[in-house]
This record gives sequence, structure tokens and C-alpha cells, in this order.
Amino acid sequence: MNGMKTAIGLMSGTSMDGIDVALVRTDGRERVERGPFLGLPYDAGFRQQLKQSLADAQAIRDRSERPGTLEAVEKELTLRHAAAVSRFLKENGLTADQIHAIGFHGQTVLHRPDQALTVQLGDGPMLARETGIAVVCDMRANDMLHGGQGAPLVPAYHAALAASLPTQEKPVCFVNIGGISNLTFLGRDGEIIAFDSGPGNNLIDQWVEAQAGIPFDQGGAIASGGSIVPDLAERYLGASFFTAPVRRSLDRSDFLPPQPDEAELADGARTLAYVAAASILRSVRHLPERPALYVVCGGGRLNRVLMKDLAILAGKAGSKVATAEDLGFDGDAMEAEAWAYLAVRSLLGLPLTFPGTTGVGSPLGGGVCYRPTGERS
Ligand SMILES: Nc1ncnc2c1ncn2[C@@H]1O[C@H](COP(=O)(O)OP(=O)(O)OP(=O)(O)O)[C@@H](O)[C@H]1O
Ligand SMILES: CC(=O)N[C@H]1[C@@H]2OC[C@@H](O2)[C@@H](O)[C@@H]1O[C@H](C)C(=O)O
Repeated sequence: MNGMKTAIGLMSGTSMDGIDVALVRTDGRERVERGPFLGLPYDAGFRQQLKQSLADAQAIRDRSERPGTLEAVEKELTLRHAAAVSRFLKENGLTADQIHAIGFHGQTVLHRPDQALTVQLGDGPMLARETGIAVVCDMRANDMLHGGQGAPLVPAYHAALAASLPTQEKPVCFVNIGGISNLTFLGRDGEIIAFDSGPGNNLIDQWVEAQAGIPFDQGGAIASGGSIVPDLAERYLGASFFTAPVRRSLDRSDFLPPQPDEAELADGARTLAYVAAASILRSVRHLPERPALYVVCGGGRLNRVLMKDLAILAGKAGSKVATAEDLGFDGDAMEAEAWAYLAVRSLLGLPLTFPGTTGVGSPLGGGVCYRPTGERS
């Protein structure tokens, strides 16, 4: 189809649970055809290396620095992404020459918007060489150089998806409950407002891992046997992040899990599921209007306790809650799809960020493209 480009998006999110791969055909505007998706979980050993890299990244003062284990982890991460692309192409009967570009997120190991410092591990030139496909990466940096928060970037894609929704579902609010949660409000007239809305699954994951050696609370099974600890919930929900007049994007370390003596395993999981749901409603006060509908994507939509809390809280405020799947989207693939979409926008010189999304002064492009030959464009 005229003007359509085919791109692969690669996302390794703040949960550090694996690599998501998705294919999108798009004109970089409102025409979007979603293709196949592949989720490849990291093994426990590599997750541990990524966790170590978060600690090592604390020493970074300039985003090109790679202290401690970071250089080795970046190489390993990039090769794993290259292997993921190769497997994805093979499984779907595709070849590299059918793909215009890869949108490569990498792994965020440090994000300090107040210092305009954001670091995503991932070697774009190496990935381009390994795959034989042009790679668009570093999509957050230009926004930060121009005074933006560098996140969230998915909103441009949410806006393209929302274009296909009927008017009665608007204003609509996409909510991504990943490691950290972020939301995108889309008004009836196309107004777009987005921000990080608070902790998502990261606190739950860290809590059940530390207390029971389990990586995440599948289906909310642990939480369903517990009770909310009101003081603990209020400690999180009373954080300055929620009361500050201005929104800012979050780093994984901005919210830390409870101390072991603050709750039993199930009560802690129950409380943190509630905190993840209530955070979204607390953040909604920054929106100009109550959303008619919340569309939930990201792994948190699979935690039944969290989703029930969200449905109750949103319902009290007069809004409906649906999963991405209820509307024909894919809640696991959405972020990887977004990176494919953003890569095409980057190639076309279209803006990735907007005053209403990252707080940047005016709509702004971003991303750097590396060709397999080594050229940068
Ligand atoms: N079946 C499930 N039941 C409950 N929770 C789940 C389930 N599957 C995944 N999750 C949660 O979702 C998390 C992964 O979500 P997702 O992949 O959306 O996050 P991410 O992309 O890494 O993060 P971010 O959006 O912050 O970058 C897991 O760490 C886990 O906590
Ligand atoms: C710095 C960084 O990687 N931020 C992530 C993180 O995970 C969720 C939330 O915080 C969001 O702001 C962002 O990711 C999504 C994909 C985004 O930029 O839209």
C-alpha cells in the first residue's frame, strides 16, 4: 500500500522480564496494520545480570559511560535482541529485506529527568550489523535535550490506535500497567495528554521475589489471599509524586518495595496491587476531563486483584474499564508495536513527543538511525 512501511519493534521494559517483538505496517500516521508478536522471556541468570546493571548504572554521569558490568551486559543484550529478530523472521516466514527498520528500545538502566539523563543499554550499530536491517534507537534523548521528560513515548501510538475507536468511547485513556504505569488521555477533539502514573508491577514483583522467591504474582493469586494494609497503602499513595503540581517521568528506583516486617507475603501483594490501581486514579486529577473508558494493556492487566480494584475505583468515578483485547488490540504487544511505529515516524521526520506527553516545548522528532553498513542518518 502506498506510503506504508514495515517495521519491527523491540521492547525490553522496566519489568526486565524479556524481549517483546512485534511487526507493524504503517504510514507513520493513522494507518496501522498490526502483525505478529513474539515474547521471549529472559532466563533467571540474565535477569540477575540486568538487576546488577541497574546498580552499576548509578555511577553514570554522562549517558555514553558504561561502568562496571554495563559494557558486557549491553553487548549480550544486543546479541539477544538480534537472535530474537532472527527467530521472529524465521517463525513468520519473513526475510530481512522485507523490513524497512527496527525500532530498538533497549533496557533503561537509569532515568533522571531532572538531570536530562536517560540511559538505555543497547548497541544500535551492532544490532543493524547483526540483523542486516536499519535500526532506529535512542528515541528518548532528543526530547530530554529539549526540556522534555524523555517518557512516555508510547502515546503517539495510542493516538493512532484511538483513531479507530468510536466517538462514544471517548475521551479514552490507555493505561499501560508494566513495571511502571503510564497513561495516555485522548480527547474527543484529538487532545493528547500523557504521563507516568505511578508504580505498576515492579513493587509487586520485587515483593514476592524477596519474600517467596517467585518472580511475579501470577493472576494475582497471592494477593487474592491477603488484605490491604491501610498505612502501607497510604504511605505509597501519599508520596510527593502524587501531590506535586507538575508531572514527571519515573525511574524504576523512585518507589521501593516494603520492608520485610511491614506486611505478610499475601497482605503485601494485596496492598501493592491496590496501590497500582489507586495510583492510576490519583494521577487522573491531572486530566482535563473524566475518561469514558480506560483501556488497560501491559502485564498488570493479568493480575485479577489489581484489575478488580481498578474497575471499582474507576466505576465510582463514572468510568468503564476494558482490556486492550476487549477492543481488538493486543495488551502484550502494544509497547513493542509502538516502537515499530515510532521508528517509522522517526524515519519520516515526524514528531515523537508533544507538549502534552513529555512536556517538551513543541512537537519534536527524535531517534537515530544506523544502517547495516555502519552509516548513521
Ligand atoms: N499472568 C500474569 N499475572 C499477573 N501479572 C503478570 C502476569 N504476566 C505478567 N505479569 C506482570 O507483568 C509484568 C510485565 O509487564 P510488561 O511486560 O507490560 O512490563 P514492561 O514492558 O517490562 O514494563 P514497562 O511498561 O514499565 O516498560 C511482569 O513483571 C509481571 O509483574
Ligand atoms: C525511561 C523509561 O524507560 N520509561 C518507561 C517506563 O516504563 C513505563 C513508563 O516508565 C514509561 O514512561 C516508559 O516506557 C514506555 C514504553 C514509554 O516510553 O511510553
